[in-house]
Amino acid sequence: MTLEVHGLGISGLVRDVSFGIARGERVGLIGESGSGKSLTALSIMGLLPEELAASGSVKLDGRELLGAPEKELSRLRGNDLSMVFQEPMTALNPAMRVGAQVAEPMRIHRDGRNHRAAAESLLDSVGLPGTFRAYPHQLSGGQRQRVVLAIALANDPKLLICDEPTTALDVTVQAQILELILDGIRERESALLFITHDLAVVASVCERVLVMLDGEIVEAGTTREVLTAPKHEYTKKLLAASDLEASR
Ligand SMILES: Nc1ncnc2c1ncn2[C@@H]1O[C@H](COP(=O)(O)OP(=O)(O)OP(=O)(O)O)[C@@H](O)[C@H]1O
Repeated sequence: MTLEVHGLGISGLVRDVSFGIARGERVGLIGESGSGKSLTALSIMGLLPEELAASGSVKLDGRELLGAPEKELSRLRGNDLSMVFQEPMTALNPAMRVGAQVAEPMRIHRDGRNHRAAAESLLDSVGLPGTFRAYPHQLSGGQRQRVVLAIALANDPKLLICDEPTTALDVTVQAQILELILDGIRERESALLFITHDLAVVASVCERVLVMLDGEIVEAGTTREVLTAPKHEYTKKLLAASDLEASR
């Protein structure tokens, strides 16, 4: 297992959450707004707001992350662990050229590489050739999210977490970003934790899915099982309210 979460609790807001993600596996986390999806992700990254406390266990390749010193966590973030958030502009530095931002995680975590060439080839791989010297404001929302993805993939993470990565984007570019995420993790055999409220996206991206309600996981299974034969009442309601149901 790349990621093992056991009995995770977060200040009463998340309770007894357990799941694992194997190398190269794609797992979706769904549930309504406020159910605790983002807090679960942030606790894995060691980025919970200071007023919240996590208990239980979160292991990456056997190494305990909960309660690990900040120095150790900052060595993992942008390296073994990376995250793509909903809003690309807030994840980017507006005053820094795109190429330098893509090169940064490599400069911080890896030495002895031609970081500029590596950043240029990463930008190529997300469909943004020739943008090394651009600033974020010169790019569209979809292009910015491609930059964010290039940064997240720069050091070949063991685990990539995506929290609603396409929600802020035009429908036409959403599919392209999803494809790039899938290509990126396939090439690297990264594990993926994919948070979304969009069941159609889960169906196209994830092999397994976890359903969260009021801070707990109420259902888990293969995407096919959960989306075609949901057991929990809440999952049934989610499905009934989705386009997926309408299109069946
Ligand atoms: N810093 C905080 N202090 C207290 N409560 C918080 C804090 N951050 C989040 N919460 C609460 O924790 C609960 C879970 O929040 P979380 O952001 O994880 O939900 P979510 O499932 O990701 O929702 P969304 O889809 O809207 O992002 C919510 O009720 C939220 O109000």
